[in-house]
Formats: sequence, C-alpha cells, structure tokens
Amino acid sequence: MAIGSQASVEETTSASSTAERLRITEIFHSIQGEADAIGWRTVFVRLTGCPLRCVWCDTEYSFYGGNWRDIDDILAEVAVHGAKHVCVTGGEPLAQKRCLILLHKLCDAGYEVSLETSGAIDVSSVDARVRKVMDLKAPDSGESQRNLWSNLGHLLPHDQVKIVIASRADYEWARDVVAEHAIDKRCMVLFSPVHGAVEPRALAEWIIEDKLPVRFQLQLHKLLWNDAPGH
Ligand SMILES: C[S@@+](CC[C@H](N)C(=O)[O-])C[C@H]1O[C@@H](n2cnc3c(N)ncnc32)[C@H](O)[C@@H]1O
Ligand SMILES: Nc1nc2[nH]cc(C(=O)O)c2c(=O)[nH]1
Ligand code: SF4
Ligand SMILES: [Mg+2]
Repeated sequence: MAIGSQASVEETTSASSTAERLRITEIFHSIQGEADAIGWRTVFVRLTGCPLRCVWCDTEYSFYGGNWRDIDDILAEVAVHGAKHVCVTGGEPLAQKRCLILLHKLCDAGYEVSLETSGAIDVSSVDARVRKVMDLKAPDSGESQRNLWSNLGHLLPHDQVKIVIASRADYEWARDVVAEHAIDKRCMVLFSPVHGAVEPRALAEWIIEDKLPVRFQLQLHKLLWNDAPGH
C-alpha cells in the first residue's frame, strides 16, 4: 500500500485489524434492475473505487470516498433486509482483493450472490457459486483496451456477459465479438443500451433484424426511480 494513501492512513490509525475490511460506498435494498436476476428484491453492496473511467458511467460517485467496513459487519447489515439475493457492485468490486472474501462469505451464508464486474480484472478466483455479470467494454466507453479476454475462459454457464451499447458502431462491435468468441455458447449474453444515448427501440430492432442469440435488457431501476440514489 502506498505511503500516504487513504488506505494506509486508515490502516495505521485503526485499532481493529484491516485483514477483513473493505471500502464501501453504500449498502441498499432495492429491486434488481439488471441481468438474469432482474426483478428480485436484492441487497446491493457497492464497493468504492474503480481503475476505469467509462465515459457514460452512472456511478462516478463511487470512485472516491466510502467507509472502511469489516466484512462481518457488511454481512450483518445485509442480513437486516431479509433478501435472498445480494449483488456486489461498485465502482469495480474486484479492484479490492478482499472482495473475494466477501463473496465467499455471502455464498456460505446461503445468499444468491451476483457480481457486477467490468471484465478488466481477472475473475478466476471468484467463488464458483457467484453469478458473475461481466461487462465487455465497447469502443464508445473509451475503455475497450482494458477488456481482459482471458476472462472469457473463466465463465461458467450461470454467468452472464453484458455489453453496454452507446451507438450503432458499438452494436456492430458487440455483435461481431459475440460471434467471434462464440460467447453465447458459454453463457447468457446481454445487450443493454447506454441510458440516454442509444434509442432502446433501435437496439431491440437491430437484435431482431440480425437474429442475434442475445438478451436485450433495460436498466429497470432507471425506469422505476430515474437514477435516484439508494436504488
Ligand atoms: C456501475 S457498473 C459497476 C460494476 C463494474 N465496474 C462494471 O462496469 O461492470 C454496473 C453496471 O452498470 C453499467 N452501466 C454504467 N453506466 C451505465 C449507463 N449510463 N447506461 C447503462 N449501463 C450502465 C455498467 O456497464 C455495468 O454493467
Ligand atoms: N436497482 C439496481 N439494480 C442494479 N443492478 C446493478 C446495479 C449496479 O449499479 O451495478 C444496480 C443498481 O444500482 N440498482
Ligand atoms: S468499470 Fe464500471 S464503475 Fe468503472 S467506470 Fe466503468 S461502468 Fe463505471
Ligand atoms: Mg447502477
């Protein structure tokens, strides 16, 4: 840990062990708005920090700040809401190595656990019980060069690959990448429009026209709550 970083200040001033602590932006109870578990009442654990800067990111408030929390404390707060589903997201959750411990403990506690991850960080050590929802970043995100293609080899049938699409050019990139890597043979593939960028109906029609083996999704929480905090 770099001297003078926020983490090292926390670690030297805190009385408790840092071995099982994570920097957390928020924990909230909502309806899952994305991917295969869409619609389920879910507790979200949003980890602070991300090494990417997707131009359309809707969660820039999670890049900095947050609070250091013991993993057992996080589990206790999750339990209060009495939900079967837990979604670990961020920021980029896997940027904090101890996220792997949180995922493992959530699975041991019996939750249906999903992980939203950028696809830029190795997913090979994620607990196999976790449903990974892994992005491949399309060119208009500005972060396409960060895609870690070896991650495709670590996907399980219950995982999902998500491509967030901002333009027709992004769509064509996504269509070609799915075909080239036969991603739909590995797991479910989701195409999602960038909220406010590409017309959702246009994306839906392109998928129909090209007869793609992918699932269209809209961010349900944005339709329900228009991006309000805590949802
Ligand atoms: C905020 S990210 C956090 C997890 C991880 N960093 C990632 O990118 O997957 C959660 C999901 O929201 C998607 N997302 C972020 N901003 C979006 C936007 N403006 N429109 C549609 N999806 C968006 C991301 O692509 C990702 O699939
Ligand atoms: N309701 C709701 N569902 C979500 N699914 C993934 C989210 C995320 O930010 O990763 C998210 C979110 O922020 N809210
Ligand atoms: S990787 Fe995720 S959290 Fe990071 S900038 Fe991109 S969408 Fe936002
Ligand atoms: Mg979100």
